Amino acid sequence: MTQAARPYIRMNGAGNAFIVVQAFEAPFHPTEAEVRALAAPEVGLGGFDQLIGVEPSESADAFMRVWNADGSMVQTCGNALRCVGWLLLEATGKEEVVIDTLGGPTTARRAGDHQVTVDMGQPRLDWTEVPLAEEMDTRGIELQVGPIDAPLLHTPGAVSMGNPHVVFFTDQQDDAFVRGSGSLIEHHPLFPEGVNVGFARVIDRGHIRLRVWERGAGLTLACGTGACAALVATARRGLTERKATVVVDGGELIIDWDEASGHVFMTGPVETERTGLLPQS
Ligand SMILES: N[C@H](CCC[C@H](N)C(=O)O)C(=O)O
Repeated sequence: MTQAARPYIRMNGAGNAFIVVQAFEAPFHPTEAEVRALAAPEVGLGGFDQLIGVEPSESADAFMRVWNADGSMVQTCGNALRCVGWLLLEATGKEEVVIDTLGGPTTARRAGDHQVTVDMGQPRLDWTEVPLAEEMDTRGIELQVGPIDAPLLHTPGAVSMGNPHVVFFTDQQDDAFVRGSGSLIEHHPLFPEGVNVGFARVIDRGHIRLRVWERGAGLTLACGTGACAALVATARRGLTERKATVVVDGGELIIDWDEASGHVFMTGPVETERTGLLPQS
């Protein structure tokens, strides 16, 4: 992959860190090793949770490709949809844009200054859609997590937002516990495609405090699909309303699981940090 003078924009969505690469003029298809190399702190990009490629699309305003920092290419990324949505809304002057991903098309619309709402579609709630390795009720799955104190991690919810999530209802959210449990569960055999691991504390029926150990990226300041999955999991348990503020380390996301359409809408901030050129490989 020749990286000569390929521009990027460093952005974040509620702290979720992205390097966004414009791939309209020339394809951008880094190998897993090249993605990992770009994520290395010494490369000078500042590290990232996900690397994002924005490509032309026949059926949408753009196609967004997502790589985790570990190099794995994944279906979608909620916070990146909001960031890329902002760039497209600004560039086109439209009130709404369509962004296609491997997880399917989504729409993004302006929700205020540097605020974007994305329609994340319907959550997938059957065990075969998460996916799980065996049939279970996804409102509360049975999961043995090795040496970890099971009562703290009892019958989590499992949800796909186009990517797999498991959501624990626990008051314990310190770094050691989230990192220790998350890294164990991310590759648990119950999740054949791996899983993003959410730790949700219900504050009240309209507020959730959430931390997420992300598949392929580790503990991040925010996870958009994770916030959607947490709201769906808590609402299915009757612990919250279908609309709530999800408080993540990097800010707040408003998640609304619309009853009529079944779609999950996510609203939150986007920030453009800086632009630069990718290093030549
Ligand atoms: N780590 C996720 C992709 C990024 C999701 C997250 N950054 C978001 O905002 O949804 C996965 O492997 O499915």
